[in-house]
Amino acid sequence: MRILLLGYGKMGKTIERIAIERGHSIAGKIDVQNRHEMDALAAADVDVAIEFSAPEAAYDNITYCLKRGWPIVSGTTGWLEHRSEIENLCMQQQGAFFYASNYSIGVNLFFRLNRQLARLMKGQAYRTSMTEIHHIHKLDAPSGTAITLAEGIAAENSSQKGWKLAPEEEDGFVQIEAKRLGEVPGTHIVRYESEVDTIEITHTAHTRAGFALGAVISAEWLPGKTGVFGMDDLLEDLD
Ligand SMILES: NC(=O)C1=CN([C@@H]2O[C@H](COP(=O)(O)OP(=O)(O)OC[C@H]3O[C@@H](n4cnc5c(N)ncnc54)[C@H](O)[C@@H]3O)[C@@H](O)[C@H]2O)C=CC1
Ligand SMILES: O=C(O)C1=N[C@H](C(=O)O)C[C@H](O)C1
Repeated sequence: MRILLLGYGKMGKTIERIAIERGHSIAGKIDVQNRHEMDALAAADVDVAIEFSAPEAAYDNITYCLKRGWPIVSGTTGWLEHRSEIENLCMQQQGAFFYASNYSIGVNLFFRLNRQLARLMKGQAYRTSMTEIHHIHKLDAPSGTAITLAEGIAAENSSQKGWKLAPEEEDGFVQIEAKRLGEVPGTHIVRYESEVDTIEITHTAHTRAGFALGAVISAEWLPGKTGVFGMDDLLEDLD
């Protein structure tokens, strides 16, 4: 496949390496300074776009691809207040849009574990909180992954209404502490605390390769489909 990379930073470069290892070619590497190069590409030059850019750039990038008729896989976090607009545009254009706050297969198994644990903890007298740890360059907080984890807990337990970013705290909301340390690729801890004990589950990414591989597999899966998709759709197909 010919893959257009939108955002050529840490993730764009890791995705490029893995895509080439899997036999794909790169149709273009677009970043802030060469966005005009996208206009020179013919629709048929691109089989799929993979977008890992910045919170303020994702909406325009995804919109551009949908209007060009290019299936698009996006992993950028921190822009989801515009998600329903993008989903509507995708339907209008009869396009293909794939989004995940985290493309790592391990994290997606962790999402399932998180929901199972939330079911078990329903009705128990524990305080629920989370810590996410990322590198100091990260622009958004809390992480998209932490938000997905909090949404998973709320979906399983109606006494949890959402999340608050620490130091804000409110009963019925999962408090998320966001730490920024060195070059940490991404660590997420979900915690239940009572007077007598603590239960924690942790996912630790050792490198970005897991995120990048998941994004490339999603890009291999998406072309030829119409609609809005996520990791559950992909994993169901792979199961
Ligand atoms: N869903 C997932 O599995 C993962 C998501 N991410 C998210 O992906 C995004 C990118 O992460 P990194 O690559 O680590 O960041 P990065 O800062 O290393 O790279 C982002 C690149 O996008 C470029 N960019 C900014 N505005 C742009 C625009 N308008 N058009 C094209 N390029 C533009 C920047 O110049 C930069 O080179 C972040 O939002 C991060 O949270 C990161 C890792 C995994
Ligand atoms: O910015 C990052 O690096 C990461 N961002 C994603 C998020 O916000 O959840 C995924 C991963 O944790 C790395």
